[in-house]
Amino acid sequence: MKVGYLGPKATFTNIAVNNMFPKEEAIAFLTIPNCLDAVLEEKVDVALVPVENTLEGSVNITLDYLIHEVNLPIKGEITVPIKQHLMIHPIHMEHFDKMEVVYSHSHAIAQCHKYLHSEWNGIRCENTTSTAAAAQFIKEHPEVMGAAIGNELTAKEYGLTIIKRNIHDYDNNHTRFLILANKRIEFHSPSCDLQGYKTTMMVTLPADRFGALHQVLSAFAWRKLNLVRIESRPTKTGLGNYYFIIDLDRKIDDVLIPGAIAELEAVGCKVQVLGSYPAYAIND
Ligand SMILES: O=C(O)C(=O)Cc1ccccc1
Repeated sequence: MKVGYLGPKATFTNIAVNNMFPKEEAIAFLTIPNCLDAVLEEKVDVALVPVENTLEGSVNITLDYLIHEVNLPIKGEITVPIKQHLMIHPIHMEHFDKMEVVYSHSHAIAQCHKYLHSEWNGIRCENTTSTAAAAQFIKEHPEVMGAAIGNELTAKEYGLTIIKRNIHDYDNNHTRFLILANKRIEFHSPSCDLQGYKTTMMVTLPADRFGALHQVLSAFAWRKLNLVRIESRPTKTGLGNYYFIIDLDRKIDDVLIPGAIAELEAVGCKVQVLGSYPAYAIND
């Protein structure tokens, strides 16, 4: 099986793939949309992409691409602990305090805001397509007085020297990755534990009706269906128009969830189930 992931080699997404699909062929793509397109174009069987981080929240491009561009069911999720390190090209070790710019994925930079503010106040931050893309850039441009933020595997892969470990601002830093595919996926990973099941749905409210969101929530509440996440994203049709992405902490069944969906549709909502799937986490 071929697994597409947000690359290049040694991203956090690559770590998620190594844990979830240790025996499969991993194929790197430069962007999240490229990973998802690759499934539709049958270049890969499955894609792994980041969707949510403890410190920074949703990865909007993942949600938006799934909502607006590709119709791909969610087959699973994997949660990965995230530790961010500051790394430089080894030729700059003698004068690492002269760094002028920090490169990384926007989420990685956001996870280290407090550290950058206090230790590198005012330093220029440049976004890259991934943490490993930042490290690769630093490796290939020794003339740049720059540092990258990324994980330990990244530092090894690109031959960079870590000058400060664990620079993420809060300890409980985790990222959830979605596993998307058009076919049935088997999971048997010794390094991941099954945490439970989830059902994700996208709900569009009827236009401009008072209490509509309350009606949505009450359809779940009186059935004792537990929402573990609710996220809004613009429909892109006008200011104030949003989709709600809702995660429930259980598998889809024949009665309760279909009942809630029927109730939502009866009050004028549109509902699309994006997936009902197992949730894994890397075991500690
Ligand atoms: O850039 C990476 O390494 C990714 O896999 C995306 C990401 C960025 C920051 C935290 C978690 C995942």
